[in-house]
Amino acid sequence: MSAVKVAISQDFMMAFSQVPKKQQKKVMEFVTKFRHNPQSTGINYEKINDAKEKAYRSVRIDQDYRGIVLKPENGNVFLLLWVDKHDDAYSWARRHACEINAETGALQIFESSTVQSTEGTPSISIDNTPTITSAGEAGTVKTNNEEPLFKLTDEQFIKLGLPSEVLPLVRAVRSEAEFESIESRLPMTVFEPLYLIAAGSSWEDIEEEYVNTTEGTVDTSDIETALTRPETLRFFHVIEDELELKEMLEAPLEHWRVFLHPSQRKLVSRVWNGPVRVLGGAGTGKTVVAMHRAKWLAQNIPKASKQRILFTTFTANLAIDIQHNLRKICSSEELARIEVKHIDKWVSDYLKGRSYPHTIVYANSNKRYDEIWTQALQLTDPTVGLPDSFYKEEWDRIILPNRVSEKMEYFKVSRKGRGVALNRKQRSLIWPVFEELRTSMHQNGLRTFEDATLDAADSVINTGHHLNYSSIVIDEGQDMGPEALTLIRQLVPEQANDLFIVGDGHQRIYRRKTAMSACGIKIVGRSRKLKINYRTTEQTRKFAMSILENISIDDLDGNLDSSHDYRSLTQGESPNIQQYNSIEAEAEGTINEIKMLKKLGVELKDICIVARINRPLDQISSIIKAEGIETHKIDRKNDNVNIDGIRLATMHRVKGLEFRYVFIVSANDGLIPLHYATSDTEDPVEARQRDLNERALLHVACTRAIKHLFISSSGTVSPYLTGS
Ligand SMILES: Nc1ncnc2c1ncn2[C@@H]1O[C@H](COP(=O)(O)OP(=O)(O)OP(=O)(O)O)[C@@H](O)[C@H]1O
Repeated sequence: MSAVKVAISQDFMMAFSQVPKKQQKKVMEFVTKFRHNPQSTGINYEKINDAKEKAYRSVRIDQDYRGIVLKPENGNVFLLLWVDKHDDAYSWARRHACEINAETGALQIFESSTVQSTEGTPSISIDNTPTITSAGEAGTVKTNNEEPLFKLTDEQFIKLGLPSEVLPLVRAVRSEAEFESIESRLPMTVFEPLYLIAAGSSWEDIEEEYVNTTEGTVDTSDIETALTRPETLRFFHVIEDELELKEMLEAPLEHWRVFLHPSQRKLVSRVWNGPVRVLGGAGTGKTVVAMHRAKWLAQNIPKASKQRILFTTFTANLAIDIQHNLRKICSSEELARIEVKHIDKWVSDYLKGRSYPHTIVYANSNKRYDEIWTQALQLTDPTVGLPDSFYKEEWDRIILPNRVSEKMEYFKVSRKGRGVALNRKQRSLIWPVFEELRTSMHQNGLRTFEDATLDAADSVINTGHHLNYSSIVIDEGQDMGPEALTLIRQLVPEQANDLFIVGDGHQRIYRRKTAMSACGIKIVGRSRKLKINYRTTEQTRKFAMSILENISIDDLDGNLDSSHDYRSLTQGESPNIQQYNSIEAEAEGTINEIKMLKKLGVELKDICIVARINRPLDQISSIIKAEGIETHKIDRKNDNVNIDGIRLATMHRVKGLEFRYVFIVSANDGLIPLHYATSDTEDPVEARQRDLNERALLHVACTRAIKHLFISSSGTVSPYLTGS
């Protein structure tokens, strides 16, 4: 007989988080004792009259609180399901079923009662349209009262794991709003795929993702086996040891640490026979998956090996965040095997270690580099008739990624994707500008980041790939330009588990799209998509998507990605959009909202004020500070996690981060999109690209909000918010 196991449910963790601090200590003591030996004579199991499951028992925590556990008649697995005040705990046990679904094999919990018609379902307000919406998508709910919402057969419902008792209820649903109102009546394992179907996913896609086809007959009494299925592990976790239990109870709402979605788990724990690409809209848990993947890889490196995993991303702040969160899920041995570094830092550290003779420079952040540009632009030939902006774009898009350093190379290089076509003669007239740039940069000991990245790739190849990385995990893959991807390909040999790349083209704010295949990364068939948004409410998600409506987004590998196949499962209020006449009035409005949040007990560090650029952010923050409200600007280097105060950040800085409340301020015409970022090009292709980057920036900023999003402007409202 196998050893006694204790599994804890996600619902238990939620219920535990609601227990007052004083009693939480007692619950913790009980859970520790229970995990140690659920059969101990010190645990007092009480039968519950009319409980939904015969095997439910209540256990005493203290005078007021009771836990609900499932004590099996046979088998050795005990489930910890709920904790609450005595009567509420009993009521929970009388309302909730906990059973293994005969079709899917998932252990599922749902509110079970006699079937009611949807006429009796609670009414919900569907009039939650924000004051201003860009494309009108936010707040809309299908309200067709004639047709059933789902056109599935009984067999299809059953295949998804829908308990037959709720089948009539689901069949009667006519709108998304009605469907949302019966959420608690369905196991989440079924609500979710049906919700995706309501959002437009095809049955085929859902079947592939959610329907279990590999298993034979399910033994509905075998909890131990059910607990090995990914569908169950999303809601139950078998506690391995005391330390893990302690850490779970200390952060009961950080579900991502253990309760992975089956679509996430399937990506994490397996051998992949080469590079993998994981797409997913904002908040779908790409970073979470990447972190668990890194942990899994670290666990699977042979003990004696000195190999390591590189976890890289694009921004410094996100790298800090990832390092911080990895500490929550990895042992110190695992951590020691994972190096977290954003790509710029990796390149500069690597080259420094090899006595690189150049200084790495970035556009607009190095005075000498800017002077060299001014000097080179003196050489433009007026007969070519191209604006200065053309030369900068040509440098970024063609010269740097293709490492063009000779005129002959420039004659030959492909300029596919550029708005202006050039013949050989024109190229010849243009070349002196780039020749001057190349020569002056060299004389001044400067290299662009792009050149330096490719120099690093060369060095890795020339020194025989002695880097000792077994795998590389890449977050924010959409912003890795061709140079970084080319380098990354060289950092690890082509082998199983070599590259794991997560990203989202909707969030590309730095670079232009690059096809991974063009950089030697071949994902052939190893591509997956995450579809459940865990972060934002559905209202915020819809609003953020409306900013990118009707724009084609790529899949990081030269093809198109869909924008319509992801959903949030949490509901909230639609974004609050306000327009003011002056920045002072806008700051005052923001302060009032912040004070209200404070009254509700929201901590300042859970609020972030975001602006497109620093100037309006600084203006508003100085007014806020004058009110005595503490602020803290998120910058490149600091670990911000434990400092108090409202967070302030530009849109670029909040990438990859999240906050309970987000205020996007100065969403004004001229700032969003930023006039000087979009106006200094005459190339229509480039202009479109910049518009897309600007839209993506606003989309990224909106999708940082967990609970609620506020957007305000002073003066004329951004055209992105008025649908123009
Ligand atoms: N399995 C899960 N269970 C509970 N919460 C989860 C799970 N997966 C992700 N989350 C939570 O969802 C939020 C978004 O996750 P994450 O940052 O990994 O998403 P992302 O796809 O990388 O987002 P973005 O692209 O917008 O930066 C986080 O708060 C994370 O903790």
